[in-house]
Amino acid sequence: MTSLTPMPSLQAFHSLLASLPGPDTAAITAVQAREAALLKPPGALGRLEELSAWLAAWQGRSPPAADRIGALVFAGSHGVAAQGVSAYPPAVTHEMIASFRQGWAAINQLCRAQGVDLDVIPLQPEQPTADFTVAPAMREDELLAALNVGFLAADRDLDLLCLGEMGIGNSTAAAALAHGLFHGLPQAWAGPGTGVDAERLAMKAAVVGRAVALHRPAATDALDLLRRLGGRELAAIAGAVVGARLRRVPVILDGYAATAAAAVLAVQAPGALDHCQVGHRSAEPGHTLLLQCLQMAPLLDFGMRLGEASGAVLAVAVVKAAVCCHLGMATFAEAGVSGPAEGA
Ligand SMILES: Cc1cc2ncn([C@H]3O[C@H](COP(=O)(O)O)[C@@H](O)[C@H]3O)c2cc1C
Ligand SMILES: O=C(O)c1cccnc1
Repeated sequence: MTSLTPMPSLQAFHSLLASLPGPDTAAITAVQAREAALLKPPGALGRLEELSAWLAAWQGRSPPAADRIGALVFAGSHGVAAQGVSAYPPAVTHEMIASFRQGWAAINQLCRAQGVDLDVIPLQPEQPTADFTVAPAMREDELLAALNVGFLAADRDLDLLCLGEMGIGNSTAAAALAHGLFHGLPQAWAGPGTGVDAERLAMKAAVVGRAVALHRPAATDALDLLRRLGGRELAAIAGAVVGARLRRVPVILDGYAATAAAAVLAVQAPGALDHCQVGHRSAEPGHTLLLQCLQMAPLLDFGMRLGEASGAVLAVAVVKAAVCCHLGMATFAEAGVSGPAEGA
C-alpha cells in the first residue's frame, strides 16, 4: 500500500513539518500496562521497555512489531570533495554503489545478519552538488527533488526503517551542517571521516568554517542551510524521516552524516525526530556533540565510523530483542510466580 504523493514545493514540506502526527498515547499506555505485569521487577529491562513503548507509540499499535524491517542507503556526490577533504577519491561513491549491488559491502552482510531488506538509492551520483565553499550546494528545485526521493522511498509497509548514506566528502557536509545549526567551533565538528591525517583535518575544519561563514548569514532557516551545505543523499534522509513519520514507521538513524541530516528537521520543527532512535554513537567526534545538542542517546557504542546505515542496522538486534521480550514473556499471573513481598 502506498499513500504518499510527491511534495509539490518546499512550502508543502514546511507545512508537513508544522503538522506532523504525534504518538499514539493509547498504545503507549497498553505497552506500559503489559510491561508492568511481565515476569520481572518493574523497569528491570531498562531501555528495552522504553523501546517497546516507543515502537508502539510511533507504529500506532499495541503490541508493537519488528518483523518487516528495511534499510535505505542514499548515495550522492559532493562538490566539496574536490577540495581534498576525504582520504578517498570521489569515484568511490559510484564504485561503492556497484559494490552494494554485488552484495560486497559491510551493509550487505549486516542486513543479512539482521533480516533487513536493503535498498540503495543513488541520487545523480554522476553529478556532484556545487562546492559549498563558493556557492550553495543545491538550488531550491534540487533540494525539493532530493527531499522527495527520500520521502517517497519511505512510502512502504514496514515496522522499522534504517537510514544511512554513501557519499565521499559527506562527513565535511555533516560537519558544516552541524556547525551551521548548532554553532561552536568548526574544529569541534570536523573529524577524520574516512581517515584524513592531521594536516588534512586542519584544512577540512577550515573548509567547514569558511562554508558556514559564507552561508549562515544568508540562510533563511534550517532547511535553507540543508540546501546550502548538504548533499542530495543527506536531503533524501531528511525527506525519508518525514515520509516514515507519516507512514507510522519508526526510524533508526545511522551515524554522524545521517544524524546531521535529520538534525535539520529537529531545528526546523522541534519534535520532528521523536519517532527516531540513533542506532549507534559514531567514532566521528562530532557525533557525540551532535547527540548532546539533540538530546538523543544512541542505542549502541561500537566504535564504528563507516556510514552505509551500518550502525542503524546493527541496532536492529536491540529493537528486535525488546519486541521479543514484550511479546514472549509471561505475566506473573500466567506463570504463577509470586509478586513483590509485602512491605518491600
Ligand atoms: C570504501 C569506502 C566505503 C564506505 N562506506 C561508507 N563510507 C563513508 O565514508 C564517506 C564519508 O567520509 P569522508 O567525508 O571522509 O569522505 C561516506 O561515503 C560514508 O558513507 C565509505 C568510505 C569508503 C572509502
Ligand atoms: O558516522 C558516520 O556517519 C561516518 C563516519 C565516518 C565516515 N563516514 C560516515
